[in-house]
Amino acid sequence: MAYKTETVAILGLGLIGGSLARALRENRFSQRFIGYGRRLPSLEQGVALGVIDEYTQDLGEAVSAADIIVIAAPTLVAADLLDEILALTDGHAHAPLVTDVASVKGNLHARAQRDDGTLPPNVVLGHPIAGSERSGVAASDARLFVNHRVILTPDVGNDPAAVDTIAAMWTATGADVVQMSVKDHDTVLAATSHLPHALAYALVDALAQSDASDDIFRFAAGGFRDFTRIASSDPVMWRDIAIANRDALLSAIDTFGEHLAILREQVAASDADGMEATFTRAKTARDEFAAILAQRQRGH
Ligand SMILES: NC(=O)c1ccc[n+]([C@@H]2O[C@H](COP(=O)([O-])OP(=O)(O)OC[C@H]3O[C@@H](n4cnc5c(N)ncnc54)[C@H](O)[C@@H]3O)[C@@H](O)[C@H]2O)c1
Ligand SMILES: O=C(O)C(=O)C[C@]1(C(=O)O)C=C[C@@H](O)C=C1
Repeated sequence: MAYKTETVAILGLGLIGGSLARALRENRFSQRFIGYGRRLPSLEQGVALGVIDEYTQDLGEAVSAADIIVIAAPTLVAADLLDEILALTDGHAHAPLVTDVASVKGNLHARAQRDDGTLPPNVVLGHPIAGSERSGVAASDARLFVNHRVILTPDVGNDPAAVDTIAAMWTATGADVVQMSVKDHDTVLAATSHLPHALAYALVDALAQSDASDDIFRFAAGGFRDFTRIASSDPVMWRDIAIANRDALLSAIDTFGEHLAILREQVAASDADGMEATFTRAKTARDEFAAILAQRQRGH
């Protein structure tokens, strides 16, 4: 089978960039993978693991060698890299396609926008809704995106052929590609991903700082483990997400705070009916979500 594209450059070779390179290699989407990054050991490890074929620490070199550039660094760094790429490629007739995997789209969209409000034809922003609390190229996995959603946020100015190619790239990994506006993406992800991470970090931090923290961690079991797994995620990644999606995250935290205040009142008043109603509504919604998730994992 012919390759769809020749060379993909991954800028920031960690869990997501490494997993994408592995998946695209396995599925013969591209045949050559170049890593670009700050940390030499990650790049060397990427070559040793067969995730990338070569690496460079010269951004211009990575950009000029690639058909597709995937920015896979933490969210705020990703925006700076996008600026640098645009400066290198602006006005080029054969500029490579540029995409990203960052968890927030608004800040990257703002950086990519031209004075007339349009996006450059070749810059198609995206976000795979798959990952884990682990980071680094050693944790990368070719099957990470199988049966997971990838959200693309194409906008006015984008070349439809570029959008199709980036969609085909993700489809090759086994993902299910959907499109959304940047605003909707950032609002939805604030609620479904950024808020849960903020809560998990806040809960573990609060308990770790309490006087009884030794006992708390000694006797905590499955419930605590399930609720807090994501507090083991990379602090820099989540710092960047909280800064980049500040307003939507604040709004999600406030809405949650209102619901927590109601539950607090129900607990304080031993309001059995109120608590049962809250917990029943939540259980019904969570059970429905679990069923949808199971269906998606079976590839439906
Ligand atoms: N981890 C997840 O679950 C997940 C899921 C979807 C999207 N994302 C997004 O994907 C991106 C990467 O996350 P990850 O989990 O792969 O993180 P990671 O820490 O595993 O990888 C990030 C890589 O970027 C590199 N990097 C940092 N600063 C850099 C710079 N200035 N220039 C070049 N490279 C630099 C790091 O050295 C590292 O190799 C983030 O934007 C994150 O928000 C993460
Ligand atoms: O499964 C996890 O550990 C994740 O945190 C993955 C997760 C999520 O919140 O679902 C985290 C950040 C991303 O931008 C997308 C996916």
